[in-house]
Amino acid sequence: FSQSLLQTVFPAEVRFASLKFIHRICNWFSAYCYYDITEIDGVNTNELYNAVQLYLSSSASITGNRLSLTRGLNSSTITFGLSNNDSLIDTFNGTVKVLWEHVVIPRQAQTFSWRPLPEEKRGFLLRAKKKDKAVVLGSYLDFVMEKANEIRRKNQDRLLYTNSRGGSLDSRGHPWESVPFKHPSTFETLAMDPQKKAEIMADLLDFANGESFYQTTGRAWKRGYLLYGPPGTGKSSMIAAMANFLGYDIYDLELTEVHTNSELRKLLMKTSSKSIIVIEDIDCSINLTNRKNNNNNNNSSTHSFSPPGAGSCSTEDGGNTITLSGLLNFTDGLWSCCGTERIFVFTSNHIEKLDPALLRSGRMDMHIHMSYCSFAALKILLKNYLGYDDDDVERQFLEQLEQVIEKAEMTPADISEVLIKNRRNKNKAVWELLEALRTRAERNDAVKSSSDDEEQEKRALESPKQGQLQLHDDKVH
Ligand SMILES: Nc1ncnc2c1ncn2[C@@H]1O[C@H](COP(=O)(O)OP(=O)(O)OP(=O)(O)O)[C@@H](O)[C@H]1O
Ligand SMILES: [Mg+2]
Repeated sequence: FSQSLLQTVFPAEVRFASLKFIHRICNWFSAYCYYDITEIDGVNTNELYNAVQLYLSSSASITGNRLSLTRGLNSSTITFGLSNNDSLIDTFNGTVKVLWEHVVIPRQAQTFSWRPLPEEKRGFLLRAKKKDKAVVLGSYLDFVMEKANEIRRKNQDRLLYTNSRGGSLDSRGHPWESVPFKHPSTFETLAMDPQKKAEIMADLLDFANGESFYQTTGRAWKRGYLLYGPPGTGKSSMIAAMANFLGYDIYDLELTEVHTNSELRKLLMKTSSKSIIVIEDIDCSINLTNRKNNNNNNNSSTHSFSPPGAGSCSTEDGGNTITLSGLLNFTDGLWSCCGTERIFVFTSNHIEKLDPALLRSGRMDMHIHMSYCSFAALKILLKNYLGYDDDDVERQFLEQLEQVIEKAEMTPADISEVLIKNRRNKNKAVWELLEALRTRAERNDAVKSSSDDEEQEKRALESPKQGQLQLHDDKVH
């Protein structure tokens, strides 16, 4: 009865307005402000939600009684998180206290969407004191993001990204596809001159720890390496070792899949910091030698943007309008600094085919020649494959190996083959390796001497003519 009386005395509009008013007054007097961080923001996944989840999983802030444990697909560790509708208090800078609550509400009817939405609506509710509002929205949330990235890097295996889909984007608008990167190559297993190896490792460390250096010198925080040498000398293995050493992700850029300079720029913009951007076999990927010609039609090419994945723009070089200047802009133009802490690695089998513009100092900071297996590198391979240290191989064997290794010009890949084949019989492995090295050295000697002979013959053929000319000249004089 009282309810019906209330309804007749106060119509719905009045009741609604008064409720709103009371709510506003309560808000006015409340010392707190609240922020919702929902899992899905429109159609996109909210990065902040994932970051908060990871941040709350860091052991320092775990004080709640009830926690949920998860283990990601690519992750090798277990992470803790807040259970549904539980909350915990976090303190920032010693004074700012905030309360995090994980709110889970069942989703009612499945509304139409491009991709299936989860059955629950999840989100974090952040409660902070009004006086701390500025700190919470500014430095605290930045701190949360940074911490989450750190945890992600530590927990997750490295990722290897490729642009094999061409210019097309995935459901999140990313042009890169990723897979877990589990290459076992490290600097320890890499067979090369130890001194050169130490130099490269020191250079990488200087780079990774050089934030303030790059800041004070006004340089973009990036570095370029050019790895060149014959096939099978460990260029790709070196890139994997670099990624494992620094804990960086790898972006393997397939240049033949990129159609225009602007597509290249988009790809670059979507790379994260702390990553290695790799272009393998740069001399084969695109015709990069005629920079002038390319420069002339550069403008038209950047504007004639082909639809992603279509590859239909027909120019002389088979649908690719990407140019050397586009590539150079990619590596060291203004666009290259849209992220920080990035390493560019180009590999090539033929350094002589590359445009000097690509090689000039400052562009590729370090040129690393990966060459045939040296004696020092051989010792590393013997250790890797047979578990042999210096003293384990007989001295005379070592001396014989040392004599032929330079002449044999065998790549570490060739030597690895011999060692893998015989790894169950170590003595045989060393014997066979010595045999293989000797035959290769002899063959190289033979080839060399025959080419010497050819040259002599050529000279001999040319010399009588010269002699005649000389005679003739003499006569004239
Ligand atoms: N320096 C090295 N140290 C250890 N292993 C090596 C080395 N070089 C080659 N290998 C072995 O040989 C195989 C091929 O090497 P890798 O793919 O790194 O050669 P690459 O120089 O990248 O060749 P390509 O020019 O054909 O791409 C690797 O699986 C690796 O095991
Ligand atoms: Mg390679």
